[in-house]
Amino acid sequence: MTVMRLGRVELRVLDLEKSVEYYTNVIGLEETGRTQDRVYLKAWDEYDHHSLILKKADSAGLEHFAFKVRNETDLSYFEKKVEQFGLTTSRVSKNTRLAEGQAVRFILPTGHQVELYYEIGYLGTAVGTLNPHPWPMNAKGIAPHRLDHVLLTGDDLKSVTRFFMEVLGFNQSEKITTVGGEELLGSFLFATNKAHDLAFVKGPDAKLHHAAFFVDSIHDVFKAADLLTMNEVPIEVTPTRHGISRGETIYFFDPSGNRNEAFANGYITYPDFPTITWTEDKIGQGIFYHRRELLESFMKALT
Ligand SMILES: O=C/C=C/C=C(\O)C(=O)O
Ligand SMILES: [Fe+2]
Repeated sequence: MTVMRLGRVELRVLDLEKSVEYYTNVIGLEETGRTQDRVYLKAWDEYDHHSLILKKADSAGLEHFAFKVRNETDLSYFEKKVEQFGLTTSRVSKNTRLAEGQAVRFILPTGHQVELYYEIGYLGTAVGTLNPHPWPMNAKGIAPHRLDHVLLTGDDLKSVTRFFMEVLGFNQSEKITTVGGEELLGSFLFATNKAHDLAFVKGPDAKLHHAAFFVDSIHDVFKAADLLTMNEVPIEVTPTRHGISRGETIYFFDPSGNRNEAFANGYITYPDFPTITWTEDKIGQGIFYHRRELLESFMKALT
Protein backbone atom coordinates (compact mmCIF):
# COMPACT_ATOMS: atom_id res chain seq x y z
CA MET A 1 0.00 0.00 0.00
CA THR A 2 1.19 3.49 -0.79
CA VAL A 3 0.04 7.09 -0.54
CA MET A 4 -1.50 8.62 -3.69
CA ARG A 5 0.54 11.76 -4.14
CA LEU A 6 2.13 14.85 -2.71
CA GLY A 7 -1.08 16.81 -2.19
CA ARG A 8 -0.01 20.08 -0.66
CA VAL A 9 2.88 22.18 0.51
CA GLU A 10 2.56 25.03 2.98
CA LEU A 11 5.25 27.68 2.60
CA ARG A 12 6.02 30.42 5.07
CA VAL A 13 6.30 33.79 3.35
CA LEU A 14 7.27 37.21 4.64
CA ASP A 15 4.87 39.39 2.67
CA LEU A 16 1.58 37.72 1.82
CA GLU A 17 0.49 40.16 -0.92
CA LYS A 18 3.84 40.16 -2.71
CA SER A 19 3.89 36.37 -2.58
CA VAL A 20 0.35 36.00 -3.91
CA GLU A 21 1.19 38.38 -6.74
CA TYR A 22 4.26 36.23 -7.59
CA TYR A 23 2.56 32.82 -7.29
CA THR A 24 -0.48 33.92 -9.31
CA ASN A 25 1.06 36.14 -12.02
CA VAL A 26 4.55 34.68 -12.47
CA ILE A 27 4.05 31.02 -11.57
CA GLY A 28 0.45 31.23 -12.76
CA LEU A 29 -1.39 29.47 -9.95
CA GLU A 30 -4.99 30.29 -9.17
CA GLU A 31 -6.02 31.74 -5.81
CA THR A 32 -8.82 29.56 -4.43
CA GLY A 33 -9.34 30.97 -0.96
CA ARG A 34 -7.93 33.06 1.83
CA THR A 35 -8.16 33.64 5.55
CA GLN A 36 -6.40 36.28 7.58
CA ASP A 37 -2.90 34.78 7.48
CA ARG A 38 -3.13 32.20 4.68
CA VAL A 39 -3.76 32.16 0.95
CA TYR A 40 -4.68 28.94 -0.87
CA LEU A 41 -3.71 28.21 -4.47
CA LYS A 42 -3.84 25.47 -7.08
CA ALA A 43 -2.33 24.83 -10.49
CA TRP A 44 -4.72 24.81 -13.47
CA ASP A 45 -4.56 21.02 -13.98
CA GLU A 46 -5.26 20.15 -10.34
CA TYR A 47 -8.78 19.24 -9.24
CA ASP A 48 -8.57 19.65 -5.47
CA HIS A 49 -9.10 22.95 -3.65
CA HIS A 50 -5.41 23.71 -3.18
CA SER A 51 -1.91 22.32 -3.48
CA LEU A 52 -0.03 25.35 -2.16
CA ILE A 53 -0.71 27.33 0.98
CA LEU A 54 1.15 30.57 1.65
CA LYS A 55 1.31 31.40 5.33
CA LYS A 56 2.40 34.81 6.57
CA ALA A 57 5.38 34.41 8.92
CA ASP A 58 8.55 36.09 10.17
CA SER A 59 10.84 33.64 8.39
CA ALA A 60 10.59 31.78 5.09
CA GLY A 61 10.53 27.98 4.83
CA LEU A 62 8.36 24.91 4.82
CA GLU A 63 5.50 24.92 7.35
CA HIS A 64 4.32 21.44 6.39
CA PHE A 65 3.76 19.16 3.41
CA ALA A 66 1.14 16.48 3.03
CA PHE A 67 0.34 13.32 1.11
CA LYS A 68 -3.16 12.44 0.01
CA VAL A 69 -4.37 8.90 0.73
CA ARG A 70 -7.49 7.19 -0.62
CA ASN A 71 -9.87 7.08 2.34
CA GLU A 72 -10.29 6.85 6.12
CA THR A 73 -9.32 3.15 6.11
CA ASP A 74 -5.96 3.97 4.54
CA LEU A 75 -5.50 7.00 6.80
CA SER A 76 -5.97 4.84 9.94
CA TYR A 77 -3.75 2.12 8.47
CA PHE A 78 -0.88 4.55 7.86
CA GLU A 79 -1.48 6.25 11.22
CA LYS A 80 -0.86 2.92 12.97
CA LYS A 81 2.22 2.20 10.87
CA VAL A 82 3.70 5.63 11.59
CA GLU A 83 3.18 4.97 15.31
CA GLN A 84 4.72 1.49 15.02
CA PHE A 85 7.79 3.05 13.39
CA GLY A 86 8.14 5.10 16.57
CA LEU A 87 6.89 8.53 15.56
CA THR A 88 4.20 10.29 17.58
CA THR A 89 1.08 11.20 15.63
CA SER A 90 -1.74 13.62 16.28
CA ARG A 91 -5.02 14.26 14.48
CA VAL A 92 -5.56 17.69 12.96
CA SER A 93 -9.29 18.39 13.01
CA LYS A 94 -11.42 19.16 9.98
CA ASN A 95 -11.40 22.80 8.84
CA THR A 96 -8.25 23.70 10.78
CA ARG A 97 -7.32 25.08 7.37
CA LEU A 98 -9.72 26.02 4.59
CA ALA A 99 -11.47 23.16 2.72
CA GLU A 100 -9.47 20.47 4.51
CA GLY A 101 -10.73 17.37 6.30
CA GLN A 102 -8.99 15.58 9.14
CA ALA A 103 -5.28 14.89 8.87
CA VAL A 104 -2.73 12.75 10.66
CA ARG A 105 0.31 14.81 11.63
CA PHE A 106 3.83 13.76 12.66
CA ILE A 107 7.43 14.96 12.56
CA LEU A 108 10.01 13.18 10.39
CA PRO A 109 13.43 12.07 11.71
CA THR A 110 14.71 15.09 9.71
CA GLY A 111 12.44 17.48 11.66
CA HIS A 112 9.96 18.23 8.87
CA GLN A 113 6.22 18.40 9.63
CA VAL A 114 4.18 15.98 7.53
CA GLU A 115 0.46 15.28 7.25
CA LEU A 116 -1.62 12.54 5.64
CA TYR A 117 -5.20 13.31 4.60
CA TYR A 118 -7.90 12.16 2.24
CA GLU A 119 -10.61 14.83 2.46
CA ILE A 120 -10.29 18.15 0.68
CA GLY A 121 -12.68 20.37 -1.25
CA TYR A 122 -13.06 19.65 -4.97
CA LEU A 123 -12.98 22.50 -7.47
CA GLY A 124 -12.25 20.81 -10.79
CA THR A 125 -10.42 22.59 -13.58
CA ALA A 126 -11.27 25.25 -16.16
CA VAL A 127 -11.14 22.69 -18.98
CA GLY A 128 -13.38 20.28 -17.09
CA THR A 129 -13.77 16.54 -17.52
CA LEU A 130 -16.18 16.46 -20.47
CA ASN A 131 -14.61 16.77 -23.93
CA PRO A 132 -11.90 18.98 -22.44
CA HIS A 133 -9.58 21.33 -24.27
CA PRO A 134 -5.89 20.54 -23.62
CA TRP A 135 -5.22 23.72 -21.64
CA PRO A 136 -7.23 26.69 -20.41
CA MET A 137 -7.22 29.75 -22.66
CA ASN A 138 -6.72 32.03 -19.66
CA ALA A 139 -3.50 30.30 -18.53
CA LYS A 140 -1.08 32.81 -16.99
CA GLY A 141 2.67 32.90 -16.34
CA ILE A 142 4.64 29.65 -16.21
CA ALA A 143 1.30 27.83 -15.82
CA PRO A 144 2.56 24.49 -14.46
CA HIS A 145 0.24 21.50 -14.56
CA ARG A 146 0.75 20.72 -10.90
CA LEU A 147 2.92 20.66 -7.84
CA ASP A 148 5.56 18.01 -8.57
CA HIS A 149 7.94 17.40 -5.65
CA VAL A 150 9.79 18.90 -2.72
CA LEU A 151 13.47 18.50 -1.95
CA LEU A 152 14.42 18.83 1.72
CA THR A 153 17.62 18.73 3.70
CA GLY A 154 18.32 16.67 6.78
CA ASP A 155 20.96 14.74 8.65
CA ASP A 156 19.66 11.20 9.09
CA LEU A 157 18.85 10.30 5.49
CA LYS A 158 19.01 6.56 6.24
CA SER A 159 16.18 6.72 8.78
CA VAL A 160 14.00 9.06 6.76
CA THR A 161 14.43 6.84 3.67
CA ARG A 162 13.58 3.74 5.70
CA PHE A 163 10.52 5.54 7.07
CA PHE A 164 9.13 6.42 3.64
CA MET A 165 9.87 2.97 2.21
CA GLU A 166 8.70 0.83 5.14
CA VAL A 167 5.80 2.93 6.40
CA LEU A 168 4.39 4.85 3.43
CA GLY A 169 5.28 2.40 0.64
CA PHE A 170 7.69 4.61 -1.30
CA ASN A 171 10.49 3.27 -3.49
CA GLN A 172 13.88 4.84 -4.02
CA SER A 173 14.63 5.87 -7.62
CA GLU A 174 18.08 7.34 -7.00
CA LYS A 175 20.60 7.89 -4.27
CA ILE A 176 23.80 9.88 -3.86
CA THR A 177 26.57 8.22 -1.86
CA THR A 178 30.21 8.75 -0.97
CA VAL A 179 32.53 7.12 -3.53
CA GLY A 180 32.95 4.01 -1.38
CA GLY A 181 29.21 3.86 -0.74
CA GLU A 182 29.52 4.13 3.04
CA GLU A 183 27.44 7.30 3.50
CA LEU A 184 24.07 8.33 2.07
CA LEU A 185 24.16 11.94 0.84
CA GLY A 186 20.95 12.07 -1.17
CA SER A 187 17.77 10.02 -1.47
CA PHE A 188 15.09 10.35 -4.18
CA LEU A 189 11.77 8.67 -3.42
CA PHE A 190 8.60 7.97 -5.39
CA ALA A 191 5.09 6.85 -4.46
CA THR A 192 3.64 7.33 -7.96
CA ASN A 193 5.19 6.56 -11.35
CA LYS A 194 7.19 9.80 -11.37
CA ALA A 195 10.98 10.00 -11.05
CA HIS A 196 10.46 11.39 -7.55
CA ASP A 197 7.71 12.79 -5.36
CA LEU A 198 10.05 13.70 -2.53
CA ALA A 199 13.80 13.91 -2.09
CA PHE A 200 16.34 14.59 0.62
CA VAL A 201 19.92 15.77 0.47
CA LYS A 202 22.37 15.87 3.35
CA GLY A 203 22.21 19.17 5.23
CA PRO A 204 20.65 20.91 8.21
CA ASP A 205 17.43 19.39 9.57
CA ALA A 206 13.95 20.78 8.90
CA LYS A 207 14.99 22.91 5.92
CA LEU A 208 13.49 23.32 2.46
CA HIS A 209 15.77 23.16 -0.57
CA HIS A 210 13.05 23.65 -3.18
CA ALA A 211 9.44 23.10 -4.19
CA ALA A 212 9.01 22.06 -7.83
CA PHE A 213 6.17 22.60 -10.27
CA PHE A 214 5.66 20.42 -13.33
CA VAL A 215 5.70 21.74 -16.90
CA ASP A 216 5.63 19.66 -20.09
CA SER A 217 8.86 20.32 -21.92
CA ILE A 218 12.24 22.02 -22.16
CA HIS A 219 10.43 24.67 -24.22
CA ASP A 220 8.24 25.45 -21.20
CA VAL A 221 11.33 25.58 -19.00
CA PHE A 222 12.92 28.01 -21.44
CA LYS A 223 9.78 30.11 -21.57
CA ALA A 224 9.72 30.10 -17.76
CA ALA A 225 13.22 31.64 -17.88
CA ASP A 226 11.93 34.38 -20.20
CA LEU A 227 8.99 35.10 -17.90
CA LEU A 228 11.25 35.21 -14.85
CA THR A 229 13.48 37.79 -16.52
CA MET A 230 10.46 39.83 -17.68
CA ASN A 231 9.30 39.87 -14.06
CA GLU A 232 12.79 40.47 -12.59
CA VAL A 233 12.68 37.28 -10.53
CA PRO A 234 16.12 36.07 -9.38
CA ILE A 235 17.16 33.00 -11.39
CA GLU A 236 19.72 30.74 -9.71
CA VAL A 237 20.25 28.18 -12.47
CA THR A 238 19.22 28.83 -16.09
CA PRO A 239 17.58 25.99 -18.09
CA THR A 240 19.55 22.75 -18.03
CA ARG A 241 19.15 19.01 -17.52
CA HIS A 242 19.39 16.93 -14.36
CA GLY A 243 21.43 13.71 -14.55
CA ILE A 244 19.28 12.58 -11.63
CA SER A 245 15.73 12.00 -12.98
CA ARG A 246 16.78 13.19 -16.50
CA GLY A 247 14.36 16.07 -15.97
CA GLU A 248 14.75 19.51 -17.51
CA THR A 249 14.98 22.27 -14.98
CA ILE A 250 15.32 25.89 -13.94
CA TYR A 251 15.74 27.14 -10.34
CA PHE A 252 14.65 30.53 -9.07
CA PHE A 253 13.47 32.20 -5.86
CA ASP A 254 10.11 33.42 -4.60
CA PRO A 255 9.95 36.88 -2.95
CA SER A 256 10.75 35.35 0.49
CA GLY A 257 13.78 33.39 -0.75
CA ASN A 258 12.07 29.99 -0.99
CA ARG A 259 13.62 28.20 -3.95
CA ASN A 260 11.27 27.07 -6.72
CA GLU A 261 11.93 24.77 -9.65
CA ALA A 262 10.07 24.39 -12.93
CA PHE A 263 10.65 20.75 -13.80
CA ALA A 264 9.80 18.98 -17.07
CA ASN A 265 9.77 15.36 -18.12
CA GLY A 266 12.05 12.97 -16.26
CA TYR A 267 11.68 9.23 -16.69
CA ILE A 268 8.74 7.29 -15.30
CA THR A 269 9.06 4.59 -12.65
CA TYR A 270 7.35 1.35 -11.67
CA PRO A 271 7.53 -0.46 -8.32
CA ASP A 272 10.37 -2.64 -9.71
CA PHE A 273 12.52 0.35 -10.76
CA PRO A 274 16.10 -0.33 -9.66
CA THR A 275 17.78 2.36 -7.55
CA ILE A 276 20.27 4.43 -9.56
CA THR A 277 23.41 5.46 -7.68
CA TRP A 278 25.38 8.68 -8.14
CA THR A 279 28.72 8.82 -6.39
CA GLU A 280 29.85 12.05 -4.75
CA ASP A 281 32.65 12.57 -7.32
CA LYS A 282 30.02 12.74 -10.11
CA ILE A 283 27.46 14.77 -8.19
CA GLY A 284 28.03 17.92 -10.28
CA GLN A 285 26.97 15.99 -13.38
CA GLY A 286 24.16 14.28 -11.47
CA ILE A 287 22.53 17.56 -10.58
CA PHE A 288 23.58 19.85 -13.47
CA TYR A 289 24.29 17.51 -16.35
CA HIS A 290 25.82 20.14 -18.66
CA ARG A 291 27.71 22.40 -16.26
CA ARG A 292 29.01 19.36 -14.33
CA GLU A 293 29.70 21.28 -11.16
CA LEU A 294 27.67 22.48 -8.21
CA LEU A 295 27.00 26.11 -7.42
CA GLU A 296 27.85 27.37 -3.96
CA SER A 297 24.42 29.01 -3.56
CA PHE A 298 22.73 25.74 -4.47
CA MET A 299 24.12 24.00 -1.41
CA LYS A 300 23.83 27.02 0.91
CA ALA A 301 20.55 28.81 0.15
CA LEU A 302 17.95 26.96 2.25
CA THR A 303 14.81 28.21 3.93
O1 LIG B 1 20.82 18.30 -4.63
C1 LIG B 1 19.84 18.53 -5.31
C2 LIG B 1 19.34 17.67 -6.35
C3 LIG B 1 18.35 18.15 -7.11
C4 LIG B 1 17.63 17.38 -8.09
C5 LIG B 1 16.37 17.81 -8.44
O2 LIG B 1 15.90 18.96 -7.99
C6 LIG B 1 15.46 17.07 -9.29
O3 LIG B 1 15.82 16.03 -9.86
O4 LIG B 1 14.33 17.55 -9.41
FE1 LIG C 1 13.82 19.09 -8.02
